[in-house]
Amino acid sequence: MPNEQLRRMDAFTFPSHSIDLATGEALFDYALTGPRGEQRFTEVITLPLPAEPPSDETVATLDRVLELLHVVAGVSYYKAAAPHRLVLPTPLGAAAVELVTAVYTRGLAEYAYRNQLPHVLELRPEVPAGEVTPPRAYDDSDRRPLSAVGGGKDSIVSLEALRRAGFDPVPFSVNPNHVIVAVNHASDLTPLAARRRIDPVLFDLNAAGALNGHIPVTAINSLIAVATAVLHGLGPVVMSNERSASDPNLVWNGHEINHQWSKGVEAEGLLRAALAEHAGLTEPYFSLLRSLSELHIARLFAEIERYDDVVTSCNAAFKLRDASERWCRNCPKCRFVFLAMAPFMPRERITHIFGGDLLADEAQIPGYRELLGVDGHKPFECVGEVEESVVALSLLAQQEQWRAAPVVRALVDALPDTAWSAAATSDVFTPGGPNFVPTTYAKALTALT
Ligand SMILES: CC(=O)N[C@H]1[C@@H](OP(=O)(O)OP(=O)(O)OC[C@H]2O[C@@H](n3ccc(=O)[nH]c3=O)[C@H](O)[C@@H]2O)O[C@H](CO)[C@@H](O)[C@@H]1O[C@H](C)C(=O)N[C@@H](C)C(=O)N[C@@H](CCC(=O)O)C(=O)O
Ligand SMILES: Nc1ncnc2c1ncn2[C@@H]1O[C@H](COP(=O)(O)OP(=O)(O)OP(=O)(O)O)[C@@H](O)[C@H]1O
Repeated sequence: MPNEQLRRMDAFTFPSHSIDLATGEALFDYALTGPRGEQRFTEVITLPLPAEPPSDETVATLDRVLELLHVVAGVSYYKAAAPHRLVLPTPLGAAAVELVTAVYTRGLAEYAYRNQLPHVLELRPEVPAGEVTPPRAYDDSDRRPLSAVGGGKDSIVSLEALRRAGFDPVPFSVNPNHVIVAVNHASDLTPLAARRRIDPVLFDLNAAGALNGHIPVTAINSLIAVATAVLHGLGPVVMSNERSASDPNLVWNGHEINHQWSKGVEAEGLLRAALAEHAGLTEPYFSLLRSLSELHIARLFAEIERYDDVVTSCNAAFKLRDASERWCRNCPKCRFVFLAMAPFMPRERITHIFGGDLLADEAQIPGYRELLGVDGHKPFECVGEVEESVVALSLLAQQEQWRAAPVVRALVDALPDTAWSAAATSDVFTPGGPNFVPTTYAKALTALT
């Protein structure tokens, strides 16, 4: 479909969805519609099947979760044209509508900013009139948790905290690549995996110049995880989203632009409320690491050595096409995670984990200046706050093994005196901020410290 036709699309709709419980394959249909025709898409998500067929009650709850997933996963296709109308397929309650509105506005905020599409931030879904039948209440909070594994340090910290506190977690991933497979293998736990196939038509449209940009992928992965937990009769989905994920990168036209919006505490609260209202799930989903800074999580990770050969936080390793083998060692996330881990481990160990020493490489200095707030704004990546980077640097400047490293020396010289005094009084190692961790799970973090 030519680009010019795509730009004339005026509505995004959700024609149908279904699941085949013999195969676990769910089909989610979408359509961009306009005066000169429509563009259809089908996303295929395959859930792992349980050993026993699910009960009718389980299937009814699963259907409710899939209704939410259908709508949320549409963002990938909506963004190819960004029409002004978002027409929902079925009536939804207030909490579900609030979630959907936020996913298509705040979740697409970076995309809207980069493509200069302010109307996306004001989008309001059209909800069909009608009553929503109340769901059956479904409380599985005492069952084994499903622990989402993304291959990076954060989910490893959660997995180990849950295990050491006796929760017997089940690792779970969407489209596990070789990194995630290796992390699961190192854990010695038996994982579950779901498959997600984006309609290849989207890649063709991208190649032809369709609108493109970042989407709130964690919201999609989270709902796939909840659907899997319901199907398998498991307990809450445990995420590893940290405190700083809630902080925006910048403000544009009065709107906060946050690359990590769907990892933030607002998205977590909205997802929990929508799942309670629409699917009757009482304790479906929370982030165990919500009250911790990235730097604090890096310190906890340093206590765990069994994943050193496999842990990979670099997003380049998780691309659908042309992925890097492990750390690319030249992106904001690699720079930040190296800086955050370095104060807490011997130089040989971190060099082994990354396959190189970023603080010995002067080419990294401009990127580190951004992380430290000397130049530009916080990069559009999953990186911690400027304050966390400054605290990490101040710790390195005090260590014999790092003090003379070329990048450390250059950055110490670049920082104003005020930054050091702020670092000295920082609370980055004090847990804080709102969180949804159930009291029964609060002990899990202390199991690591
Ligand atoms: C791996 C990655 O960071 N990808 C982002 C990148 O995509 P790129 O075009 O370079 O390659 P692919 O990942 O192979 O994707 C190809 C196209 O497919 C579309 N697409 C992909 C996944 C999806 O769920 N929906 C899609 O529509 C899209 O058109 C891709 O171009 O740049 C894209 C554009 O900015 C990003 O959308 C890709 O981000 C992925 C969705 C992704 O999985 N990213 C995570 C690693 C990520 O950024 N996580 C955030 C959490 C953000 C959140 O709120 O959830 C983080 O770690 O901070
Ligand atoms: N493929 C995936 N399947 C399921 N959950 C995922 C997947 N990728 C990421 N997640 C989860 O989404 C959340 C955000 O991912 P993120 O990439 O920030 O975390 P991570 O891989 O654990 O750590 P790091 O921040 O070091 O990369 C985490 O809870 C993570 O477990």
